Amino acid sequence: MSEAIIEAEGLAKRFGIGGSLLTSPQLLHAVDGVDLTVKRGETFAIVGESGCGKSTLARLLMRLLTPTEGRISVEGRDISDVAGPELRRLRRDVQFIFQDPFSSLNPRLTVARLVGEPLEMHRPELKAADRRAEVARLLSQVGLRPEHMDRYPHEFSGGQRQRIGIARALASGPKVLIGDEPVSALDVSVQAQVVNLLSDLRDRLGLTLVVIAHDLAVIRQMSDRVAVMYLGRIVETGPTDAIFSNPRHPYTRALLAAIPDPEGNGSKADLKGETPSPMDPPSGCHFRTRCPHAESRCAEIRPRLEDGGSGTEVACIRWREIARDIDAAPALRRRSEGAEQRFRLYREALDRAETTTTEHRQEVES
Ligand SMILES: Nc1ncnc2c1ncn2[C@@H]1O[C@H](COP(=O)(O)OP(=O)(O)OP(=O)(O)O)[C@@H](O)[C@H]1O
Repeated sequence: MSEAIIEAEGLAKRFGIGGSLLTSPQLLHAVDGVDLTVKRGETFAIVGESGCGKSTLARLLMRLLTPTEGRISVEGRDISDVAGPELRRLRRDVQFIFQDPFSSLNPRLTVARLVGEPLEMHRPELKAADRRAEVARLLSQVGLRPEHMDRYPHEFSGGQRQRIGIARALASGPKVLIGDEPVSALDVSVQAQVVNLLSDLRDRLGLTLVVIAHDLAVIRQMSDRVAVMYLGRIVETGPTDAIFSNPRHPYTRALLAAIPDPEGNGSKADLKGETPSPMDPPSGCHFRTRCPHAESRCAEIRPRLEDGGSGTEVACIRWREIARDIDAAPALRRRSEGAEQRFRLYREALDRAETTTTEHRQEVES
């Protein structure tokens, strides 16, 4: 097993909402006791519906937010409350790729400035000419033409802008890249190129990737391991293949079952009602109010991650009984056919785009 690069234990973030001189604020439990390990060199994905706490977790991992409780370490260094030079070192080692390549780049700066800025901060010893040369190298590393460095962001397409964002993130020589929905603002064909670029950079530069996405096809394609989040907690985690081929947690099963096939057929039957408010999460298992398998003890016991087989961990006190029921009723299993088709089509789109990326790089490097 490869070495851990990021570890989190009992991580929680609560936001105070409202409140006045006379009343205390209500607490919103955005991340609620998360344990996770990201291994060096892997692509680790965090998936879940909108509002489940993915972005908050990512921001905690790179200490853009301070945890309310718990511990985070990067390469064995506790970063839970670092500040000053230690925080600057963390910023160099762990970089962020933003979702929206249209709003995350300052439109008034040239690409040379945008990519040069982090170089100035993290490598102040570089002279201006060397900095330009380094910007050129970073641009070709992400498949952009170095001679375009004096252009402005609006002169580039969405995919190219995302590449500029990636070059900017690479400027400090990071060990970890965290992407918050790094491709969701792009068209599928462009998405595929950026997915391939990130995987390629990971292999060539020995990076570790943490990717947040709500699209399971992106996760299926990109990641080695995945953590499924629901209402601030990880409900299931493990190797991507194992989780997608044999999900244990009722929520993971429901997410997969809900993916429509190309004719638009998907099943929401496993997901009752709406997600409860993170200001008033259910007792015991957070998922129990929407779970078709819940029983009264689910309200009393907080499920902890336990061995779910095939290297996976699952937080559901009933998962063994549920798996047995599903084995006895294969029709339940067939519901994720839509997911299988969707993943296959996405894979084909990526295969087509791979050639484009390789050709593009050769063109840039020649
Ligand atoms: N700064 C904040 N102050 C108050 N509440 C916040 C803050 N940031 C996030 N939240 C709340 O925390 C919960 C988790 O939000 P978060 O953005 O982490 O979820 P997410 O899974 O990334 O969702 P999305 O995919 O929509 O971005 C949400 O209820 C959100 O409204």
